[in-house]
Amino acid sequence: MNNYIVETNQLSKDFSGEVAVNQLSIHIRKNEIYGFLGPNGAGKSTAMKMLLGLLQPSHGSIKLFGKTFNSNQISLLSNVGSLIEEPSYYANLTGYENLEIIQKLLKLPKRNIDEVLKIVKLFDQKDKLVKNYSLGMKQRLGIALAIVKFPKLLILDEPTNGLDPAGIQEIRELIKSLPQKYDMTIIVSSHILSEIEQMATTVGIVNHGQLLFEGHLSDLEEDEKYLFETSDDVTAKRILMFNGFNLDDNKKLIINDNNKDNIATAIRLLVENDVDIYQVCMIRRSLEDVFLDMTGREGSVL
Ligand SMILES: Nc1ncnc2c1ncn2[C@@H]1O[C@H](COP(=O)(O)OP(=O)(O)OP(=O)(O)O)[C@@H](O)[C@H]1O
Repeated sequence: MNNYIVETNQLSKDFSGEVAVNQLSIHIRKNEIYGFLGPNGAGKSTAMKMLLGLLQPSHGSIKLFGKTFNSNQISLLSNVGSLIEEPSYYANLTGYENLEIIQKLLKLPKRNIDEVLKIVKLFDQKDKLVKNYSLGMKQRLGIALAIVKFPKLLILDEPTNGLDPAGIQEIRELIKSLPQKYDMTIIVSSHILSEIEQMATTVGIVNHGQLLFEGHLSDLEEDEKYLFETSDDVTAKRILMFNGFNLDDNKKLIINDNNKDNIATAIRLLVENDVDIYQVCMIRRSLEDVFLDMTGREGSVL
């Protein structure tokens, strides 16, 4: 039996016939930080809203904590915290008072307020009015509001959007500290590969509503290849192919092999056949290139 905290099966959503999420099947294990990665408009927010019961799926199903989630199963959401788009708070109240409203509403222990204020590093600013908070502090308060009930599943939609590099790092470190310390599973969306790379244990890459990849980012990293520049690439390719080398389907001469002995053999073969070698260099597509080739280069920010 699997122990997925979130599992969707062919989850789909269309708005007046326009598909926003297309047969999405994702699998999120306990205590993972699952990075939901994709360019703007890929369908991340729509998928997250369906996980929270804020949008009704057009097709497909959702399981939360191993149980089918639908409109009759709203009780499952008592274990889910979320921050979707802008955090909602009362600007004319203090950080503490904002948290107190939720604490009273959900009948949580009062000590949770101080605890989350310390987790998000707002304890010293708890008596300041939220309208006087910086953007980063407001975002941290948004996370505090999402975790004040210490949910088992936390859903964060682009939590670092609009923050400066220091603010981004603070939120990232905060998110990374939660699963082990507080037994949480986290889904965090972003359109920025490097951010997800530094935070997530597993990623789901989406574009045009479809899941293109699910797994570890390291699985997307490519092996090295060797680019040759010779006096006669056509003859060189013929010789190498005849001798069983795996060449890239490319105008340039690229050997798809990262074994140094094999590359030495290729060099010897070409020299023995009177092909001059001007240059041999190792090449590898970066993770950014792999991601951009998957999702399309327009509109992406890395
Ligand atoms: N309520 C809605 N009505 C109509 N179309 C919508 C609605 N919500 C989202 N969409 C469309 O669904 C698609 C996916 O949008 P969504 O916000 O889920 O993407 P996203 O990956 O979260 O991107 P972003 O980071 O820009 O929010 C987009 O084409 C968007 O215009």
